[in-house]
Amino acid sequence: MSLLVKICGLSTRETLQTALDAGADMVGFVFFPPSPRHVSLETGRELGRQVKKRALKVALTVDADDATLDNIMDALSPDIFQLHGRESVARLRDIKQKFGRPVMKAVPVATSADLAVLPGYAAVADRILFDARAPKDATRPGGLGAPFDWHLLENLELDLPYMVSGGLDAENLAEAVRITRAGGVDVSSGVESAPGVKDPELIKAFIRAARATRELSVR
Ligand SMILES: O=C(O)c1ccccc1N[C@@H]1O[C@H](COP(=O)(O)O)[C@@H](O)[C@H]1O
Repeated sequence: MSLLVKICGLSTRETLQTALDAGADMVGFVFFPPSPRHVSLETGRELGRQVKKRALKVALTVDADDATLDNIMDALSPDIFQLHGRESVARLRDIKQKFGRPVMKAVPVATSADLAVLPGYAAVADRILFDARAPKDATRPGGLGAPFDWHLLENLELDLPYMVSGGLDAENLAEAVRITRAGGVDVSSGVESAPGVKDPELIKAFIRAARATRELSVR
């Protein structure tokens, strides 16, 4: 199976087009005002139209309320919600029921104790995204360009698709996939020249490197 590639935090037509043309499977739009990648509903609507079913549209939210999700549904009509806050299992169930979209729950990882939440989330989520746990004083819970210890997932047994993120780039993604056996990779900072500024060449290099992991695993 080919590795799923998600390019997150796209906010311009040009870089979205680069990600689509380079073959991204998922394109992520951040609806979280403190983030340097935040997009307004109008921008989300415009970028969403540009996707034209060439990739799955992912709406990244952080502890968003129903009204916010309603607005995102109307503007972007996402294929999947990425829930990157402290959403409970009950809230996941509620969102799936109210909005009729699959959910990918981000699980912050710093130690093995962080994996204790998995059975609860796995019963409801459609996909898990393992991301580095942000420091307590961080202004956002992700998108910080920091990796976690991938060996924490080495013996993971999860009957659910999962992706890995946090500080990935074209150089280290193969190692992250080899250790975690993740079915997908998600990147934001690693394809940027500055926070929130996507670099087309880095996007292409990341997707090229992700496609090459398939060849590695066949050997
Ligand atoms: O990108 C953001 O600004 C962001 C804000 C709030 C929550 C998550 C965010 N991004 C996600 O974080 C991970 C790791 O990103 P990075 O590659 O280390 O920068 C990724 O899943 C992004 O989707």
